[in-house]
Amino acid sequence: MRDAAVAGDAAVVRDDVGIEVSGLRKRFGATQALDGMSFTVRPGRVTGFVGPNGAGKSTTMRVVLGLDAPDEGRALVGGRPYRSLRSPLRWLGSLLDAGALQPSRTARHHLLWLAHSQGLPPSRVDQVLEQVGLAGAARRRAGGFSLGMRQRLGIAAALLGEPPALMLDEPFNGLDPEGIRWIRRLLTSLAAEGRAVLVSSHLMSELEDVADHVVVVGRGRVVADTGVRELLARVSAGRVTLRTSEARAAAEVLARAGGAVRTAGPQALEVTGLPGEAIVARLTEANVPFAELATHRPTLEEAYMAITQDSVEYRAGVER
Ligand SMILES: Nc1ncnc2c1ncn2[C@@H]1O[C@H](COP(=O)(O)OP(=O)(O)OP(=O)(O)O)[C@@H](O)[C@H]1O
Repeated sequence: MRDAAVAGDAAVVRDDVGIEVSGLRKRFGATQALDGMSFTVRPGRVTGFVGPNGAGKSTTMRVVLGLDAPDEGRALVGGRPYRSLRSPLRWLGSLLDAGALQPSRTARHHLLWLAHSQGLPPSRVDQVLEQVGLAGAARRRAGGFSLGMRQRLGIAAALLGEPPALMLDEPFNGLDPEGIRWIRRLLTSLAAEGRAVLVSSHLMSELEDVADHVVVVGRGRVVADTGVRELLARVSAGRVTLRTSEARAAAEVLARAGGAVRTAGPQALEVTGLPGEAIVARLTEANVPFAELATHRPTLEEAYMAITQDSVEYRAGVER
């Protein structure tokens, strides 16, 4: 019955299909690639899957797709193992290795072949080619495509079955700045339609302005699983920079008011622990001249550094 619901021709995306990974363990020889990996990708938001090279992101995705068998644990799509789904592309669209293409096939034929194998109508092929901006290159051989075009073709394949869940491994790779903006907009709109979207990256900065939630991994396990807004709020220490010709006097006033002050240039100070309004009020009261007061908004990258720093300390703590 659930397959029938997905296969229906209504444009409505079903919004109850997530991806659930629980207690995955996987060893390759001496390498413990997954060491208790557990998280859930919920519908209606973009979940970033972030961690350094070798952290276990691709292996997790391969396990979700049934390409690698875990030693322990399980992975479910819409409550079922991917391999048990009748038309898997209608459930979960994925981009794993954009290079894995038959080079002599045209982009259109590649997608037609996929559509046919999944019982999808050929009309979907032209729709997705249009959607990813490859309509003009549809009849060119994929072997001659740039990496960016291959990424787009891989994303077209992922979108073919209008799946309620999507899983993309490093989709920003090889894309130019316009391509990166394009994919951010696409991912945001897919999540806004109610789809569950998992996107991996080894660079937190790539997920800025697109991820609603992040699962940070290291050494085969989850280090943090948190909303982006909560994460930024947690690391937002309220850093303010200002210029003043009387840096020494300003530093004294602000330190007395409870701020942590450090010199950030010949006539520049950086203050943490005091809101901008309090800095203005204290310096004005004390008649200390200042200019160019700037409140610093933390980036996702800084948040990531803070989390991974904590996890390094945590590991150091438990290993002793
Ligand atoms: N087929 C395999 N045989 C042996 N080791 C493997 C295999 N697949 C993965 N590994 C190892 O498992 C660990 C996790 O790799 P994985 O590719 O999942 O990490 P990742 O987070 O996706 O990193 P990357 O961004 O480099 O792809 C690495 O140490 C990797 O070398």
